Amino acid sequence: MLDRLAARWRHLFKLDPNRKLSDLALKKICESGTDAIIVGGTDGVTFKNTWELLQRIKDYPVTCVQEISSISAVVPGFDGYLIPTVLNTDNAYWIHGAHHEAIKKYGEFIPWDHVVFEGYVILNADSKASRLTGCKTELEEADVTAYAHLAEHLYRFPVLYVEYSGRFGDVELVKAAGKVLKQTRLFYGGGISSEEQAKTMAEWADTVVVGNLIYTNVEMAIDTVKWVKETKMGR
Ligand SMILES: CC(C)=CCC/C(C)=C/CC/C(C)=C/CC/C(C)=C/CC/C(C)=C/CC/C(C)=C/CC/C(C)=C/COP(=O)(O)OP(=O)(O)O
Ligand SMILES: O=P(O)(O)OC[C@@H](O)CO
Ligand SMILES: [Mg+2]
Repeated sequence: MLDRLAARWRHLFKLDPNRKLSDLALKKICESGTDAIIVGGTDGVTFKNTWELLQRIKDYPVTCVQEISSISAVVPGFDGYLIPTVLNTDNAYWIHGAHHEAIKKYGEFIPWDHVVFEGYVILNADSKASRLTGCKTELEEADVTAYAHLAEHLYRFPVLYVEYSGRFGDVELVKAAGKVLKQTRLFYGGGISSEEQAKTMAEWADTVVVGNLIYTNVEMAIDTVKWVKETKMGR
């Protein structure tokens, strides 16, 4: 069951199939001691570039999951599948419309034991994911904690993902979301590019996701694994 595995994840790397990464950098990422690698992104993700990246990662024993953002880029062979659903949008397509379409298409082929749903709250208005899905990003602490309750009690999602893709987020909002969650795990992702930032978010989020830094400073990206893992949770 993927949700049991995900319950132990502390650090994740997110690799974008639409970006170039050398074999050496990929080796370092796969052998870094991260708990798993997510393959996904918002734009330019295709069956071909996702499949090719999976083949390269498969040379290593690290767990590798696909975060599905496009119905046409679902690739068999991953250890599991993360399915985002956006909570802070009014556009039903990104809440469950795309999901309905995908379930109609893949039906009995869906390996449900290897699927984990993630309730996303996207807070960087400039990110591609926010622009695509029409997110309402001007949120107060009470809005974010209400979404956290929705994720846990209405939807019973195993994961709430506070997403700042591309920029470092507001720790007070992350802390507030974490404090109300009991069963649902809190993922944080966005803009981590220093030891202090990694440790700050690792104190309040169960799982910290590092993406862009892989492409700008792979050595520092590797260091985030130890920075996150040596940080004690503050809640
Ligand atoms: C055959 C086989 C193996 C079948 C299994 C397939 C399977 C598991 C099907 C399950 C059915 C299902 C429910 C599928 C979901 C379909 C789907 C397309 C859902 C919509 C997902 C969604 C809300 C996408 C919107 C964008 C988003 C939230 C993406 C998440 C990733 C993300 C935020 C990336 C980084 O952001 P970005 O802004 O792109 O950052 P960069 O600028 O750095 O790129
Ligand atoms: O790329 P960055 O900004 O590190 O964000 C990581 C991840 O949350 C993106 O979906
Ligand atoms: Mg992208």
